[in-house]
Amino acid sequence: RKRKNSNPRGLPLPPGPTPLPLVGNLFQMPQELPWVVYAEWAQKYGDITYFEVLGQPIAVLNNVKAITQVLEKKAVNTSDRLWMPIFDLLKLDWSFPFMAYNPFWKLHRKDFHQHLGPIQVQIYRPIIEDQTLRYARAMIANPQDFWEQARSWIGLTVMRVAYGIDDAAYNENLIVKAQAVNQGFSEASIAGRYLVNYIPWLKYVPSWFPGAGWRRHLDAIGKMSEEVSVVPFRDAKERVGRGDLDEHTSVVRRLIEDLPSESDPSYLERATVARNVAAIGYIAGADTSLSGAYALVLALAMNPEALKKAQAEMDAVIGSDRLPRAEDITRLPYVQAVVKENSRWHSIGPLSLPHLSMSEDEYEGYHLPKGTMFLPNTWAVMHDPKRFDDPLAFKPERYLKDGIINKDVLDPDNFANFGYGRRMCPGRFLAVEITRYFAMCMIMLFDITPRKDEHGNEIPLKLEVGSETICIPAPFEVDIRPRSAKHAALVNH
Ligand code: HEM
Repeated sequence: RKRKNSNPRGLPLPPGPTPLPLVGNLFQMPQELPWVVYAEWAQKYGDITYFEVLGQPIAVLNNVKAITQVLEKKAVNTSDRLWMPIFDLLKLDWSFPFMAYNPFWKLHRKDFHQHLGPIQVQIYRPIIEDQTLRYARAMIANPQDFWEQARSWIGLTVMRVAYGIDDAAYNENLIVKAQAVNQGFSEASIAGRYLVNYIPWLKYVPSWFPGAGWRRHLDAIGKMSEEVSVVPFRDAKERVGRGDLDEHTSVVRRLIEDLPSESDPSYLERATVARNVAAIGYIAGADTSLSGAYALVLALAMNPEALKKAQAEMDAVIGSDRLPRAEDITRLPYVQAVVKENSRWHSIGPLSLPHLSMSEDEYEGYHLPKGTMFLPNTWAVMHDPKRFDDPLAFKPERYLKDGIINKDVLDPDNFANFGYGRRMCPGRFLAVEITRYFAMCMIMLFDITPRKDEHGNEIPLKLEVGSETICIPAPFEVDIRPRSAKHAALVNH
């Protein structure tokens, strides 16, 4: 293998194949906001920071160059995923974000793209608009419920897009289970939380075994995981069989209509893929979109000037006699800039989702062992002071030049927010539709301000997040009021 002898980091390296300098082990890993710590380490280690945790090689990709070289140019090798033993118990085999990079995974991407590609997602605009306006109505009636109502808004939106059912009770039942599965996955990924990830044979411990309470807990989640994938698909097939038409089309309906006849040898595989594709919307799309929506409300409350400018643009382009429509966004550059800046300011997945390599590789002469887990530091890229002046500040103007979107500024929708290479989020077109419409409605219809205490002083607001894979801003309090009686009437019409 060709290796360079140069050592750009100036660190002492052993002779022969050049391993990356080892930074630490499990006990030296940062627990709090690791992406911020990795960004500091990057000053010392350069493009890649390498460490091993219990024998698992991990490489943090610190900048645009390393991410592009490793996850995009070498995507044939670096598009696999790590399957943790606990996923067997959580019955996540249907969930394609965790699937190995193989032909079965490819079938999922193909179906996904066919039904949720950039043109196809426009079919779902009526559902997105309807659910967002229901949310706006709930905000007018009970503005203090904005936090909880937002959770229902996104849950019901993705469930209706996926399954076409406008039955809140039916959808809520599935949403609660899907949330439990998401929670189970989040806990399962915490290093050291479950021994079974390190001693895989523990998964054979029967649930009745003394001390196996953890196993019963995981089995219960595993049962819900099966249910959220199997039940709505089975129900949808029955509805289609009966000729029962949904009010709007749905992803599942179109997937079922595309299936070959049951006697076709490919039927079973195609139906399994269709089932998995329909079911993933909630698991992959709800918390991610919700995180972005919360951050937007917070950013607007913290930046009254930005909100005012965005409202002025909407008043000029749309007026106040009608509600916004999805296609209006193309004529609203400032609102677009607000949405982009929100995705940059708040990284929903600061370390994205890890990719895994399938064979050994190299980066600028450094050895990357087979099975290396790659963590792209999306947060660091989007908060790099060399690229973004005052990176912690919320400044939509950075995305504008001469009144239009400046294409020279790194766009979080193309590089960052939705991941990289062959694993890049296939739900991004739907996510962008949902996020933009939400932003247009919130900006046009509401004033959003910090809450005041009993002395009339504004309670300071701050963006705070934990260390989860999907970062949801910590709860905050704001006042959300319709901008005028006319705006309120538009929503309640
Ligand atoms: C703002 C909302 C969203 C964000 C920020 C987001 C972000 C991401 C990221 C970072 C990845 C990992 C990419 C990688 O490994 O390089 C991903 C994967 C994925 N996302 Fe999204 N996502 C969002 C919404 C959605 C929605 C609405 C859906 C479904 C309708 C969805 C479906 C998926 C799927 C299926 C994968 C796995 C792809 C694969 O492994 O091949 N996402 N998403």
